[in-house]
Amino acid sequence: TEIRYGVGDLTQQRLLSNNCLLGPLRHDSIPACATTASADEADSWAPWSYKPYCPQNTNYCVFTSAEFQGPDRGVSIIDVQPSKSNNATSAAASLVQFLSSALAREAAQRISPHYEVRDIPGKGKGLIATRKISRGQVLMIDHAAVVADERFPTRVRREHGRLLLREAIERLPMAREVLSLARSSSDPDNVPAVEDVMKTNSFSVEIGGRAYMALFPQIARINHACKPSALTHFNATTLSNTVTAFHDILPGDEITISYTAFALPSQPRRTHLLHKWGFPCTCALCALPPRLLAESDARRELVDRLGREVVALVEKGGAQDLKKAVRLYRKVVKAVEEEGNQICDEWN
Ligand SMILES: C[S@@+](CC[C@H](N)C(=O)[O-])C[C@H]1O[C@@H](n2cnc3c(N)ncnc32)[C@H](O)[C@@H]1O
Repeated sequence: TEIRYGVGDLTQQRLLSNNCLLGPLRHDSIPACATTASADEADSWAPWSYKPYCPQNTNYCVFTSAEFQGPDRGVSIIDVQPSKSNNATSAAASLVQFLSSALAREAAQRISPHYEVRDIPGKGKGLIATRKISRGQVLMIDHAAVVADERFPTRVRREHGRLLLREAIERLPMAREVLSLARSSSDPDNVPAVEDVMKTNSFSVEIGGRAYMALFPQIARINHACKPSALTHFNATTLSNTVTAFHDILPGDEITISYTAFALPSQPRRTHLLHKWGFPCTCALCALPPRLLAESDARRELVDRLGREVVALVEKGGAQDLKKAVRLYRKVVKAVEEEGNQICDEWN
C-alpha cells in the first residue's frame, strides 16, 4: 500500500517522547522505557507489552502485544489514541477485545507448509509448492504483524510517521524477519527500511469499517497473478488471513494471489500494479489482445455484479429469492469457468 506523508519534515535526529529516548535503529532490543517499567506501570497499559508509544503532537500511538501468536511473533498496531477516536471501531480496540477472549489463548493453528520460499526470475522471491495442494485446501493461516490506520501517513509529519513505523516493527520479537522482507523503493538509500518494507508488503484490510494496511509476514512472500492459484480471506477479529487454493496446485507450481480486486478492469489494474506495487503486469491476462481483454473485463464485471445480487437475494431469504439466487449463481460459475478456460487457451 501507499505511504505518503501529509505534513512537512522535522529535522530532529532524536525525539523525546513518553520518556523513551529513541536511539539509532535497533534490531534486537526493546526500548529502554519498556524495560524499566515497574509492574504497576505495566498493569496500566495491559494488554499491551509496552507503554504505548505516542509521539508528541500526533494523534497516533503504537500498541504492541509481543506475545500475540507466540513468543517469537507479536503484533503492533498504529492507530489513533483511544481518547481521540471512537474506541469501539479501532483496530487496537478490536485487538484488546480479542486478546482478552478465550479464543486468543488457544494455540495458534499451525499448518505444515506444502511450499517453500524460492527465487523467482523477475519477481524476487516467491512461494513454490513442494507437494500437491488440492483445490479448496487451506495452505496457510498467517496473522498480522503490523496493522496501521491507512490515513496515518497523511496525518503526521514524515519524521513522526517513520518513528511510528520504526517503533511498531522494532518492538516485535520478529522484527528481524519483518525487516528482511522485500523492498521496492527506487531510492533505497533515502527511504528507511521500515517504510519501504511496509509499503512493499502490506495489504489493505478493513477493521470495524475502517481501512488499515496490514503486513502478514508469510503472505508477504506471495507474488501477484491476475489469475491467481490461491485466494485470501481476512478475519478482522483475529487479525488472521487464510490462504486457500483456488485450484489444484502441483509441486513446482508458484502459489500466487491477486493484489487487485477481481472486477478491476485491465487498464486500472495495470496502473495499480505499476504505481502501488512497483512492477509492470506481464501475466497472460494482461498480455491478451485488446478484444479478448475487453471480453475478460466484461466477464469479471458480470461476475462481480451477479455475485453481489446472489448475496443480496440469499440475505432476503424468500423462496423465490433463493430460486433466483441459484439461477444467477450458475451464471457466475459459468463466467468464472469461461474466464479461466479462455486464459488457459491463450497459454496453449
Ligand atoms: C508482497 S511482495 C511479494 C514477494 C516478493 N517477491 C519477495 O521477494 O519477497 C511484493 C513485491 O513482489 C514483486 N512482485 C510481486 N508479484 C509480481 C509479479 N507478478 N511480477 C513482478 N514482480 C512481482 C514486486 O516487486 C512487489 O513489489
